[in-house]
Amino acid sequence: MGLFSRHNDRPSEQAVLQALATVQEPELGGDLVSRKMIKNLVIDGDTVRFAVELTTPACPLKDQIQRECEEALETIAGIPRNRVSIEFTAQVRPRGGIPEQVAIPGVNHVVAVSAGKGGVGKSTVAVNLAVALAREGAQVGLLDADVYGPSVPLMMGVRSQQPEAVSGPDGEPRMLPIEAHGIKMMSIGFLIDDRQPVIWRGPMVSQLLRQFLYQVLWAPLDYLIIDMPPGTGDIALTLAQSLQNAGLTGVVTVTTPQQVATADVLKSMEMFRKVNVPLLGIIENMAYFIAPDTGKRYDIFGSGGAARLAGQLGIPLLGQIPLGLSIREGGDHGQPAVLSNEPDAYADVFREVARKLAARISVMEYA
Ligand SMILES: Nc1ncnc2c1ncn2[C@@H]1O[C@H](COP(=O)(O)OP(=O)(O)OP(=O)(O)O)[C@@H](O)[C@H]1O
Repeated sequence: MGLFSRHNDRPSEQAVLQALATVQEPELGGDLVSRKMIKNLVIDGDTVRFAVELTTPACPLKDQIQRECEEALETIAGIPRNRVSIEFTAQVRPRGGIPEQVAIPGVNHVVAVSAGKGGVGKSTVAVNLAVALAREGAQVGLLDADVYGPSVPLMMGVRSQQPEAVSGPDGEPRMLPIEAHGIKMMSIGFLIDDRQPVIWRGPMVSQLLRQFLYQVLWAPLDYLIIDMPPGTGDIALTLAQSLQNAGLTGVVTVTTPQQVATADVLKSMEMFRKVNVPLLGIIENMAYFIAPDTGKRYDIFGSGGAARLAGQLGIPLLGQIPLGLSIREGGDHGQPAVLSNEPDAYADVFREVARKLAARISVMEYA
């Protein structure tokens, strides 16, 4: 049987699907048709329209998939590129694949961002990742659990806001998250006076975290990013354990090149491993500096350490973020660097890291 209907050169649905069945999902394996990723196929005269349903809107391989679909349709089904219209949609599958089993109803993935020590840029990375994922089209929340220095309100430009108490769908009291830059947020900083020193003990923090996880109207979310307190002390451990109970998808560790070889980073990873939290990857922050006048790269704090550590642990290095004035200024002014609409190397790095992280989560759920 020919690939085209007999009476005109209108392609048949079968021909289109045969061609698309030769296109592999680059990361998950299997072809697009048997993975049921082709949706809403319409043959309209000599034009073929369909959607490719991805596993995350932040898929790093959209361009590759588009190119390979167009190539297959052209070479196998004889449909020229200008007659093909592809739309990308996404359906993030909940952790474990079963919506009823996620610990926070309507929240598909909870991802912790941790660091072995303070000051490595953990909050900066958490904020930019959250905003990058939202800009890719994901529904994102950001929970600032860093009791030692809640910096999310400042970095997101919502410092003076107070969350509103409302009645939830079950009539119980709930908190409305604060919204900015397309994401929902909750922070310890919204509830305490940041000029007053607060002495937290593990049980108080885990109770507050439970309230933040279960009594904030987060849903629906694809990703809830948690900015963890740094280190491996009592509070970080208690939080890691209660997050594990809340169905944590995994943890990302932020390190700097100087920190990477220190015991703190390994201890922090070990802590998560002990409570059975998957390590999603390492992000190296302040990895290098590009001189704005000459464009020359300087590895101020050395290089290669994070890649080595990732190799030793068998987890991916999700990215290397340079030192950048706009990153620091963006943090201070509530305008995360990744929001830049201008061509911006710093924003691009954060976008790439966010896509890699989303892909890693997809691979965990779908492969
Ligand atoms: N890549 C970067 N380039 C320039 N400045 C950065 C970068 N990353 C972080 N900073 C700056 O470093 C300072 C510390 O960053 P941040 O608050 O994110 O660290 P942290 O690890 O969350 O610290 P803590 O755990 O103490 O809260 C901030 O002023 C931030 O703007």
